[in-house]
Amino acid sequence: MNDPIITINGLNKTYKGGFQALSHVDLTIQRGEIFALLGPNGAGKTTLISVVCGLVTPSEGEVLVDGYDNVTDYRQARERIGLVPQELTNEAFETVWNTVSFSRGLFGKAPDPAHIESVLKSLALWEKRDNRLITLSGGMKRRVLIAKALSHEPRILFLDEPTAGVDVELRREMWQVVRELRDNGVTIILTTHYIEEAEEMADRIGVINNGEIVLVEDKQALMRKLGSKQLTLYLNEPLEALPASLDHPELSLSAEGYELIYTYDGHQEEDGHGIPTLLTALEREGITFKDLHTRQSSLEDIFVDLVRA
Ligand SMILES: Nc1ncnc2c1ncn2[C@@H]1O[C@H](COP(=O)(O)OP(=O)(O)OP(=O)(O)O)[C@@H](O)[C@H]1O
Repeated sequence: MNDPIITINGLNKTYKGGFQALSHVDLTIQRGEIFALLGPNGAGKTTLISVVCGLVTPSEGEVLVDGYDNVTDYRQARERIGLVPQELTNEAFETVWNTVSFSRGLFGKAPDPAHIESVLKSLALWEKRDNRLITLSGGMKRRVLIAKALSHEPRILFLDEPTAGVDVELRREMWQVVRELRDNGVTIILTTHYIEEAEEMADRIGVINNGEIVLVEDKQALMRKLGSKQLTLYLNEPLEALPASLDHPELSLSAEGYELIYTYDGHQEEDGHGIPTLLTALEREGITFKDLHTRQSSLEDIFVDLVRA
């Protein structure tokens, strides 16, 4: 897949006062993907989104949105983007319908009640169209933010921390909404510091730390490449030490010799050190076990390793 919808080249951002929030950011977002930008607090996620959306001026670099430079062709670039901010702004007494219709008007688009209707229906807000925002639940308010961002028919949707501080049920509901949008052809870029969210949602994951993109990778490939697995064998008889034939850095003993732990990442098989080899060696040594357990390292382990580095 190589059909970029956003191309970011050499972006630097130094805020007044000298703080460098973005450093040499190069990033390409592919049409139709869900891209999760993962990073700890203060890493530069919101700054990066704000630069792409034209809300913050970069110190250096360029951003192309569907081929349009977001400075020299600002309007063309901006109208392709919907931005869902973290917080609802103060239109508490306005109705859902008016709020969403007004947002469309801000982009200079002619009114299109049929489009607003379809957006509200797709977000399960149609029944609430005449309600004032103040009367809505937290989940509905979040969906109104998405409806506003979709009111002008953007092809790209930025979601800044879409589920920060919401409960598990609502988080799942939001994920479903986002998936449906992607299925309808909208490219999604979301920022999060919830690893689970990136793991659950993303096609690709970018990790940002101290204003630098430290990794961009297909999620599955990332899990395969950096993830490791652990096999624990619960032995019938404890071992004081590993026999010479099993003395290998990937093998260790714990629980006073009752557990044999094998850490592997898929490369061992090629080197002739895989699980079948291990089991044959155990049999040869007369070591028996009563149970086993495997565990795969999660994106969380990978992420913690990356931002600690
Ligand atoms: N207007 C500003 N002036 C000066 N510094 C700023 C400004 N906006 C943000 N920063 C700093 O830039 C850094 C990155 O902030 P940013 O909001 O982009 O991070 P973030 O990754 O979105 O964090 P969070 O997850 O907490 O929202 C932070 O150290 C922040 O204090």
